[in-house]
Amino acid sequence: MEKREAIDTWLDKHRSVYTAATRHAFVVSIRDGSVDLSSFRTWLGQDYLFVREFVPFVASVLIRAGKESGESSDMEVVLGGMASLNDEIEWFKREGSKWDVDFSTVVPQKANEEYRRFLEALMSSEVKYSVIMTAFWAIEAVYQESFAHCLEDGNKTPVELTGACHRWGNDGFKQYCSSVKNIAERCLENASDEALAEAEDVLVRVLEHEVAFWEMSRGG
Ligand SMILES: Cc1ncc(CNC=O)c(N)n1
Repeated sequence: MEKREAIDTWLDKHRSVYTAATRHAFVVSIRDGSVDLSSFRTWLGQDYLFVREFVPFVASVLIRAGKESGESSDMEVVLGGMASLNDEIEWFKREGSKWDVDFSTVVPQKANEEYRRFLEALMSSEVKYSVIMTAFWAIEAVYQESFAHCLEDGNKTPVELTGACHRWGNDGFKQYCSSVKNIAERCLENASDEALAEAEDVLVRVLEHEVAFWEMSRGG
């Protein structure tokens, strides 16, 4: 039997938390058009703060990719992700004024703070490259899976929210996520048992942080 890819094996093993992260009630409420605007506005403000903290994390991934991967394409894949974050921050600002969310008054809620501390811990040079790339993929993939779901056949996503869904649900972001997954899988192919255990643990913790992040939006 050919060796199954580590990440897909872990997603099967941790199916319930993966589903909780990628089919959260908040996301399903966008897809079925029942989302209330206060939840969306709360999510928008919190995610703007998250993305601003995500930038230094991606910068650290970029440095590691440049240093550690023989394949120069790793650095280029991560650089592509960094470039899209630049557009993303501009998108958040436009979306914020569209929904009248004043980001300067938004305070990071607990789940956001905890996620930021988790990202900071992953920026340490002690963390193995295979573990970093697994976390990086999981963070991006949860949004890709979640928002692509809101654009799939049968959706009743409100037209004024399709911009947000398309930001992460589009095919280009899907391609980018699979490029990152390929990097992570390549690193995990010959990783030590210790690295595999650390990568699996980090994958689950990303999923748990994503669930907590969606939960925040229901705080209203
Ligand atoms: C909480 C969270 N997780 C993942 C993403 C997607 N990455 C960058 O945009 C995001 N924006 N927010």
